[in-house]
Amino acid sequence: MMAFPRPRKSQQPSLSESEKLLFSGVLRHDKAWARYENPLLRLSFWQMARQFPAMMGTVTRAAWREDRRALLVLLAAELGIGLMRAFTLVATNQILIAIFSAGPTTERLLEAAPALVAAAAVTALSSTLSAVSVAASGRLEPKIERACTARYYRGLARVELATLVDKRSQRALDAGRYGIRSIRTMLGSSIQVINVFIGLVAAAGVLFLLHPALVLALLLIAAPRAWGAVAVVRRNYASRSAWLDHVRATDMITYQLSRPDAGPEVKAHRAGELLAGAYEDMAATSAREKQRLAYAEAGTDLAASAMSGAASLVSYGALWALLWFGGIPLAAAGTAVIAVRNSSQGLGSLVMSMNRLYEESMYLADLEIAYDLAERNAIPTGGLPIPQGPVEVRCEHVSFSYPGADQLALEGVSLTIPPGRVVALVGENGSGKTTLSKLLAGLYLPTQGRVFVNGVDVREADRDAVFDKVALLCQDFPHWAMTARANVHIGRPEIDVDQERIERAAREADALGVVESLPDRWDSIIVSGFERSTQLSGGQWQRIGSARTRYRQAPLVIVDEPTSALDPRAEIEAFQALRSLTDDGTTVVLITHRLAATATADLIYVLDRGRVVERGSHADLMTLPGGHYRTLYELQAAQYAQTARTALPHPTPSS
Ligand SMILES: Nc1ncnc2c1ncn2[C@@H]1O[C@H](COP(=O)(O)OP(=O)(O)OP(=O)(O)O)[C@@H](O)[C@H]1O
Repeated sequence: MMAFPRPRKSQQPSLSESEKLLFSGVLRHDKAWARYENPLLRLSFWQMARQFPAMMGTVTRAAWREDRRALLVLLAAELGIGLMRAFTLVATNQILIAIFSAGPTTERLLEAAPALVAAAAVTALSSTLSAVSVAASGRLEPKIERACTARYYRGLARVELATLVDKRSQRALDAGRYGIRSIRTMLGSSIQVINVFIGLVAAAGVLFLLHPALVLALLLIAAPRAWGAVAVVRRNYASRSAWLDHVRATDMITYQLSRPDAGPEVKAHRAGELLAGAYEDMAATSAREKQRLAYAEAGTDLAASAMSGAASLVSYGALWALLWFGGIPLAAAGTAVIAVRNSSQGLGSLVMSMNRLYEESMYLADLEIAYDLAERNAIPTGGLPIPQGPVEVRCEHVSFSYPGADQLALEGVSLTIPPGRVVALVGENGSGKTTLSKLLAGLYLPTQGRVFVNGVDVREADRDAVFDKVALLCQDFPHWAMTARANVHIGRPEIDVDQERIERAAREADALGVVESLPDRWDSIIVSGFERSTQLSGGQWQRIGSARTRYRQAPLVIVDEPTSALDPRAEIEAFQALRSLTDDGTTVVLITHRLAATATADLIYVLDRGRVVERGSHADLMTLPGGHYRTLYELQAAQYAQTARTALPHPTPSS
């Protein structure tokens, strides 16, 4: 059994001073793909070879689904190329027989002519088949990639939010991303493997017909080269695995240097000097490793060449003996030398392609897992319709815990969000307001209890119909790297872009002025780093977010801290605008820590550690001495009063 290099202890990166300072150790990533850092090292070469048909199966199935004609053409072309190799050897043999036969040179050349013509024809045909193969794989590769990628993204778009926030599922879904990249590489590597394999079988077949012992000679010469190739690939792979964290940490440090948001500290606090120094420190250790690999590769190549050379010597000696004792004609020996040389080179590339194929198949397996996970946890389609009209949401004994969490985020919540009213959810950080709002929107399903939208249990409802009724403005709503127009239109993407509706929504959300001040107005990209792009302030973004919610025109509006970045005047106007939404029967759920705004809400629910502890209007809740709401309200009011007192001008001695 051949021995391949495994990572020795000394190959592990030594911890640099910078890593100790910045990360207190190795910076390990909490990523799913970390599982696959050593797949190649776990299996022997032969175990790997046995997995080859399964690896091929995955790619072939995808290719069959997408374009079976191109697949069949590709396989036929590759098979043809292999057969052409065998024919070339047979023709070469015929040429050599004719040349080495007795008689005048002209006669021998005439005798060799048909075989020469055949060899030329075979070469031409082989080139044509290669071109056909390139064209077919060029047609197939992007189709497979597109189909597999689209399936992955559609799966992600449709998966339940609860699955997406589950750390384990998130990792598995994330890992699928690397599989997409592998699909394309896998097809190329598979073709290469098939190509070389058919060529080898053809050469071995011809050699066997000439003399069975020649097949042994082929193996003897090729084996050390194959060993050398595998040894180098595995050593590099082992090194890459061992050094992956080091490389990532180095990348992370340098990435920080170019980020504009890190810029102020990088410059003013001189953090940049620390980071650049850390890079140099860490890069020095990697440079030593690269040097070690280069020396090792040179050594392995030398050893493999020496072994292959010795095997060639033995094989050519045996060939010489066969010729000497008349066991084989001279022409066959010539053909054998050509076949052996060609095949030993082919074997080297076969090993490399199989290694690559194996590595990629690991990532592809991840993609299959991600597909399966996304499809099993997809938001169901179909279900009961939601009655039209203003929206009322009712929770009955609702409890909810996040996947993998020990504690309940909501416990025994029963409440009603009446139609056409402003309802405020109030409570300290982590009390469950955001979680509750996502249950009201049908984004999470309760772990226990039931949520009804217009009398229909969300579990039985057509979830798309529930979503259709809801417009959300989340605390950390997405800032899409798109134009201002697209950032508003994405609030209702299923309709055609309606500029009038966009502008109306922007006006209502006080965002029109923001957009009109941009150099390219609605065509400005509102995330920096692009042509026509500009950077918006936090408050300006919040207005764009509000415009998006308005543009959606849904009967239930849920807004989570919609004014946290607004100036006081804009904030007052924003709350008034929310209030005016109820004029046409829109139901508004407002989450905010600004209790001055909740004072005007029709109904307030106060949450504490996942439970509703108080309910009523502002006036009702202010009558509860020591109540949660009243305490929070008084704290805020006192803060303003205190600030107002201390801000008063100090009396001067003369006054
Ligand atoms: N994705 C999540 N996975 C696990 N736990 C979560 C997740 N999101 C929130 N939680 C937990 O659920 C609880 C309620 O969080 P939630 O965000 O609903 O509070 P909140 O009242 O909106 O807080 P804040 O006022 O800070 O926005 C918290 O203990 C929080 O840690």
